[in-house]
Amino acid sequence: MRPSGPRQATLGCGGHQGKPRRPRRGVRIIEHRRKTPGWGNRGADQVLLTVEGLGKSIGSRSLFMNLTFTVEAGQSLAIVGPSGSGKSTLLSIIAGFTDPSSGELRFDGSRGHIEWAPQASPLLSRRTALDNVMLPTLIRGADPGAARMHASKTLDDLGLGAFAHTPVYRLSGGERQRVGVARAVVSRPRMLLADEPTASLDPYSRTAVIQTLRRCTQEGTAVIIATHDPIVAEQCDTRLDLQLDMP
Ligand SMILES: Nc1ncnc2c1ncn2[C@@H]1O[C@H](COP(=O)(O)OP(=O)(O)OP(=O)(O)O)[C@@H](O)[C@H]1O
Repeated sequence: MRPSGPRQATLGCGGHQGKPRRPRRGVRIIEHRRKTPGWGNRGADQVLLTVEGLGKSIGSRSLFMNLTFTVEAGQSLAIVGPSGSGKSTLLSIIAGFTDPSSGELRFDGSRGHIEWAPQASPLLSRRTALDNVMLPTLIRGADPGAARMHASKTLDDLGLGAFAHTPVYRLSGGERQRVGVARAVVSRPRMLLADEPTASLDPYSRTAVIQTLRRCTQEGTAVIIATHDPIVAEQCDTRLDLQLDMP
Protein backbone atom coordinates (compact mmCIF):
# COMPACT_ATOMS: atom_id res chain seq x y z
CA MET A 1 0.00 0.00 0.00
CA ARG A 2 1.13 3.51 -0.66
CA PRO A 3 1.55 5.49 2.58
CA SER A 4 -1.51 7.62 3.19
CA GLY A 5 0.26 10.60 4.67
CA PRO A 6 2.97 12.89 3.38
CA ARG A 7 6.17 11.05 2.54
CA GLN A 8 9.56 12.31 3.34
CA ALA A 9 11.07 13.25 0.09
CA THR A 10 13.41 16.07 -0.05
CA LEU A 11 15.07 18.97 1.02
CA GLY A 12 15.49 22.53 0.64
CA CYS A 13 18.64 24.42 1.13
CA GLY A 14 19.12 23.91 4.77
CA GLY A 15 19.10 26.26 7.66
CA HIS A 16 20.30 29.75 8.03
CA GLN A 17 19.14 29.97 11.61
CA GLY A 18 20.63 32.83 13.52
CA LYS A 19 22.26 34.31 10.43
CA PRO A 20 20.93 36.97 8.10
CA ARG A 21 19.45 35.23 5.11
CA ARG A 22 21.50 35.81 2.01
CA PRO A 23 19.31 36.35 -1.04
CA ARG A 24 19.75 33.38 -3.31
CA ARG A 25 18.14 31.66 -6.17
CA GLY A 26 16.94 28.16 -6.28
CA VAL A 27 15.23 27.20 -3.04
CA ARG A 28 13.77 23.74 -3.40
CA ILE A 29 10.64 22.60 -1.64
CA ILE A 30 8.71 19.44 -2.19
CA GLU A 31 5.22 18.89 -0.95
CA HIS A 32 3.75 15.45 -1.02
CA ARG A 33 0.06 15.11 -1.15
CA ARG A 34 -2.30 12.32 -0.49
CA LYS A 35 -3.19 10.31 -3.49
CA THR A 36 -6.18 12.00 -5.06
CA PRO A 37 -9.15 9.76 -5.76
CA GLY A 38 -9.34 9.06 -9.43
CA TRP A 39 -5.67 9.54 -10.19
CA GLY A 40 -3.68 6.42 -10.67
CA ASN A 41 -4.31 3.05 -9.15
CA ARG A 42 -2.77 0.41 -11.30
CA GLY A 43 0.84 -0.43 -10.64
CA ALA A 44 0.97 1.75 -7.54
CA ASP A 45 4.05 1.18 -5.41
CA GLN A 46 6.11 0.11 -8.41
CA VAL A 47 8.87 2.68 -8.35
CA LEU A 48 9.76 3.56 -11.94
CA LEU A 49 12.24 6.32 -11.21
CA THR A 50 14.43 7.19 -8.24
CA VAL A 51 16.03 10.63 -8.26
CA GLU A 52 18.78 11.23 -5.73
CA GLY A 53 20.61 14.45 -4.99
CA LEU A 54 19.89 15.82 -8.44
CA GLY A 55 21.27 19.23 -9.30
CA LYS A 56 21.57 21.38 -12.39
CA SER A 57 23.69 24.45 -12.88
CA ILE A 58 23.95 26.48 -16.02
CA GLY A 59 27.13 28.49 -16.01
CA SER A 60 27.54 29.83 -12.50
CA ARG A 61 23.82 29.71 -11.85
CA SER A 62 22.28 26.89 -9.85
CA LEU A 63 18.78 26.09 -11.11
CA PHE A 64 18.14 23.43 -8.47
CA MET A 65 20.16 21.11 -6.34
CA ASN A 66 19.83 18.09 -4.12
CA LEU A 67 16.42 17.00 -5.42
CA THR A 68 15.46 13.59 -4.12
CA PHE A 69 12.18 11.92 -4.98
CA THR A 70 10.66 8.80 -6.48
CA VAL A 71 8.05 8.35 -9.18
CA GLU A 72 5.77 5.35 -9.11
CA ALA A 73 3.65 3.75 -11.80
CA GLY A 74 0.27 5.45 -11.93
CA GLN A 75 1.50 8.48 -10.01
CA SER A 76 0.95 12.07 -11.06
CA LEU A 77 3.67 14.55 -10.17
CA ALA A 78 3.37 18.29 -10.78
CA ILE A 79 6.55 20.33 -11.12
CA VAL A 80 5.71 23.92 -10.30
CA GLY A 81 7.72 27.07 -9.85
CA PRO A 82 8.22 30.47 -11.41
CA SER A 83 9.25 30.97 -14.98
CA GLY A 84 12.92 30.13 -15.34
CA SER A 85 13.09 27.97 -12.20
CA GLY A 86 14.04 24.89 -14.20
CA LYS A 87 10.82 22.91 -14.72
CA SER A 88 11.45 22.15 -18.39
CA THR A 89 15.10 21.48 -17.66
CA LEU A 90 14.13 18.89 -15.06
CA LEU A 91 11.79 17.20 -17.54
CA SER A 92 14.58 17.21 -20.09
CA ILE A 93 16.96 15.56 -17.60
CA ILE A 94 14.38 12.86 -16.86
CA ALA A 95 13.88 12.34 -20.60
CA GLY A 96 17.63 11.95 -21.05
CA PHE A 97 18.05 14.97 -23.32
CA THR A 98 20.03 17.00 -20.77
CA ASP A 99 22.73 15.85 -18.36
CA PRO A 100 22.40 16.73 -14.69
CA SER A 101 25.27 18.56 -12.99
CA SER A 102 25.09 16.33 -9.92
CA GLY A 103 23.14 13.45 -8.50
CA GLU A 104 21.64 10.52 -10.30
CA LEU A 105 18.48 9.06 -11.79
CA ARG A 106 17.80 5.36 -11.59
CA PHE A 107 15.11 3.84 -13.73
CA ASP A 108 13.43 0.57 -12.96
CA GLY A 109 15.14 -1.52 -15.59
CA SER A 110 15.92 0.69 -18.55
CA ARG A 111 14.49 4.12 -19.20
CA GLY A 112 11.76 2.26 -20.99
CA HIS A 113 8.98 3.86 -22.93
CA ILE A 114 8.89 7.56 -22.12
CA GLU A 115 6.83 10.03 -24.12
CA TRP A 116 7.45 13.74 -24.11
CA ALA A 117 4.79 16.36 -24.79
CA PRO A 118 6.73 19.63 -25.11
CA GLN A 119 5.14 23.06 -24.93
CA ALA A 120 5.04 23.24 -28.71
CA SER A 121 4.98 19.72 -30.12
CA PRO A 122 6.87 19.34 -33.39
CA LEU A 123 3.93 17.99 -35.37
CA LEU A 124 3.93 17.08 -39.03
CA SER A 125 2.09 20.18 -40.17
CA ARG A 126 0.96 18.95 -43.60
CA ARG A 127 -0.41 15.69 -42.25
CA THR A 128 -3.77 15.39 -40.54
CA ALA A 129 -4.27 15.34 -36.79
CA LEU A 130 -5.16 11.65 -37.09
CA ASP A 131 -1.95 10.84 -39.01
CA ASN A 132 0.11 12.59 -36.35
CA VAL A 133 -1.57 10.76 -33.50
CA MET A 134 -1.37 7.37 -35.22
CA LEU A 135 2.37 7.70 -35.66
CA PRO A 136 3.67 6.55 -32.22
CA THR A 137 1.61 3.37 -32.23
CA LEU A 138 2.49 2.60 -35.86
CA ILE A 139 6.18 3.07 -35.05
CA ARG A 140 5.77 0.63 -32.18
CA GLY A 141 4.45 -1.96 -34.59
CA ALA A 142 0.69 -1.69 -34.11
CA ASP A 143 -1.69 -2.84 -36.79
CA PRO A 144 -2.81 0.26 -38.80
CA GLY A 145 -6.47 -0.41 -38.01
CA ALA A 146 -5.77 -0.55 -34.29
CA ALA A 147 -3.53 2.52 -34.51
CA ARG A 148 -6.31 4.43 -36.26
CA MET A 149 -8.89 3.36 -33.69
CA HIS A 150 -6.73 4.38 -30.71
CA ALA A 151 -5.82 7.68 -32.34
CA SER A 152 -9.47 8.49 -33.15
CA LYS A 153 -10.56 7.69 -29.62
CA THR A 154 -7.78 9.82 -28.13
CA LEU A 155 -8.67 12.76 -30.38
CA ASP A 156 -12.33 12.37 -29.39
CA ASP A 157 -11.36 12.35 -25.71
CA LEU A 158 -9.53 15.62 -26.24
CA GLY A 159 -12.45 17.25 -28.03
CA LEU A 160 -10.74 17.04 -31.42
CA GLY A 161 -12.90 14.44 -33.15
CA ALA A 162 -14.14 16.99 -35.68
CA PHE A 163 -10.56 17.87 -36.62
CA ALA A 164 -9.21 14.36 -37.10
CA HIS A 165 -8.88 14.80 -40.87
CA THR A 166 -7.73 18.41 -40.79
CA PRO A 167 -4.08 19.12 -41.66
CA VAL A 168 -2.27 20.40 -38.62
CA TYR A 169 -1.30 23.69 -40.26
CA ARG A 170 -5.00 24.62 -40.36
CA LEU A 171 -5.50 24.06 -36.61
CA SER A 172 -5.44 26.75 -33.95
CA GLY A 173 -2.66 26.90 -31.36
CA GLY A 174 -4.84 25.28 -28.69
CA GLU A 175 -5.95 22.54 -31.08
CA ARG A 176 -2.33 21.80 -32.01
CA GLN A 177 -1.42 21.70 -28.36
CA ARG A 178 -4.06 19.04 -27.76
CA VAL A 179 -2.89 17.05 -30.81
CA GLY A 180 0.56 17.08 -29.18
CA VAL A 181 -0.93 15.71 -25.96
CA ALA A 182 -2.90 13.10 -27.93
CA ARG A 183 0.25 11.95 -29.70
CA ALA A 184 2.11 11.65 -26.41
CA VAL A 185 -0.56 9.64 -24.59
CA VAL A 186 -1.90 7.43 -27.37
CA SER A 187 0.64 4.65 -26.94
CA ARG A 188 0.20 4.60 -23.16
CA PRO A 189 3.87 5.09 -22.23
CA ARG A 190 5.33 3.95 -18.95
CA MET A 191 6.09 7.55 -18.19
CA LEU A 192 4.70 10.71 -19.72
CA LEU A 193 6.50 14.04 -19.44
CA ALA A 194 4.14 16.91 -20.20
CA ASP A 195 5.39 20.49 -20.39
CA GLU A 196 2.59 22.98 -19.76
CA PRO A 197 -0.09 20.75 -21.32
CA THR A 198 -2.92 23.13 -20.38
CA ALA A 199 -1.25 26.46 -21.12
CA SER A 200 -3.46 28.78 -23.15
CA LEU A 201 -6.39 26.35 -23.26
CA ASP A 202 -10.00 27.29 -22.58
CA PRO A 203 -11.66 25.66 -19.55
CA TYR A 204 -13.38 22.97 -21.63
CA SER A 205 -10.17 21.93 -23.37
CA ARG A 206 -8.23 22.09 -20.15
CA THR A 207 -10.69 19.71 -18.51
CA ALA A 208 -10.38 17.34 -21.46
CA VAL A 209 -6.59 17.33 -21.11
CA ILE A 210 -6.77 16.78 -17.34
CA GLN A 211 -9.20 13.89 -17.78
CA THR A 212 -7.02 12.32 -20.46
CA LEU A 213 -3.93 12.51 -18.26
CA ARG A 214 -5.91 11.11 -15.37
CA ARG A 215 -6.97 8.13 -17.48
CA CYS A 216 -3.31 7.49 -18.28
CA THR A 217 -2.42 7.28 -14.58
CA GLN A 218 -5.32 4.94 -14.00
CA GLU A 219 -3.83 2.66 -16.62
CA GLY A 220 -0.44 2.74 -14.89
CA THR A 221 1.40 5.56 -16.66
CA ALA A 222 3.44 7.82 -14.40
CA VAL A 223 2.62 11.39 -15.45
CA ILE A 224 5.04 14.21 -14.69
CA ILE A 225 3.70 17.65 -15.54
CA ALA A 226 5.56 20.96 -15.56
CA THR A 227 2.84 23.49 -15.01
CA HIS A 228 1.84 26.99 -13.97
CA ASP A 229 -1.78 25.84 -13.78
CA PRO A 230 -2.87 25.71 -10.13
CA ILE A 231 -5.82 23.46 -10.94
CA VAL A 232 -3.56 20.86 -12.55
CA ALA A 233 -1.02 21.09 -9.71
CA GLU A 234 -3.75 20.75 -7.12
CA GLN A 235 -5.06 17.58 -8.71
CA CYS A 236 -1.74 15.76 -8.88
CA ASP A 237 -0.69 13.25 -6.25
CA THR A 238 2.57 15.03 -5.56
CA ARG A 239 3.85 18.53 -6.12
CA LEU A 240 7.49 19.40 -6.50
CA ASP A 241 7.96 23.12 -6.08
CA LEU A 242 11.06 24.70 -7.59
CA GLN A 243 10.97 27.96 -5.76
CA LEU A 244 13.04 30.79 -7.10
CA ASP A 245 14.12 33.49 -4.68
CA MET A 246 15.10 36.55 -6.58
CA PRO A 247 18.24 38.28 -5.31
N1 LIG B 1 20.67 25.26 -22.97
C1 LIG B 1 20.60 26.31 -22.17
N2 LIG B 1 21.55 27.24 -22.16
C2 LIG B 1 21.50 28.31 -21.35
N3 LIG B 1 20.50 28.55 -20.48
C3 LIG B 1 19.52 27.64 -20.44
C4 LIG B 1 19.50 26.48 -21.28
N4 LIG B 1 18.38 25.78 -20.99
C5 LIG B 1 17.73 26.47 -20.05
N5 LIG B 1 18.39 27.58 -19.72
C6 LIG B 1 18.03 28.56 -18.72
O1 LIG B 1 17.65 27.86 -17.56
C7 LIG B 1 16.56 28.50 -16.93
C8 LIG B 1 15.45 27.49 -16.69
O2 LIG B 1 14.81 27.22 -17.93
P1 LIG B 1 13.53 26.29 -17.99
O3 LIG B 1 13.03 26.34 -19.39
O4 LIG B 1 13.86 24.97 -17.41
O5 LIG B 1 12.54 27.06 -17.00
P2 LIG B 1 11.00 26.81 -16.70
O6 LIG B 1 10.84 26.77 -15.22
O7 LIG B 1 10.51 25.64 -17.48
O8 LIG B 1 10.39 28.14 -17.28
P3 LIG B 1 8.93 28.46 -17.93
O9 LIG B 1 7.94 28.32 -16.80
O10 LIG B 1 9.08 29.89 -18.37
O11 LIG B 1 8.72 27.50 -19.06
C9 LIG B 1 16.16 29.68 -17.79
O12 LIG B 1 16.69 30.84 -17.23
C10 LIG B 1 16.79 29.35 -19.12
O13 LIG B 1 17.15 30.51 -19.80
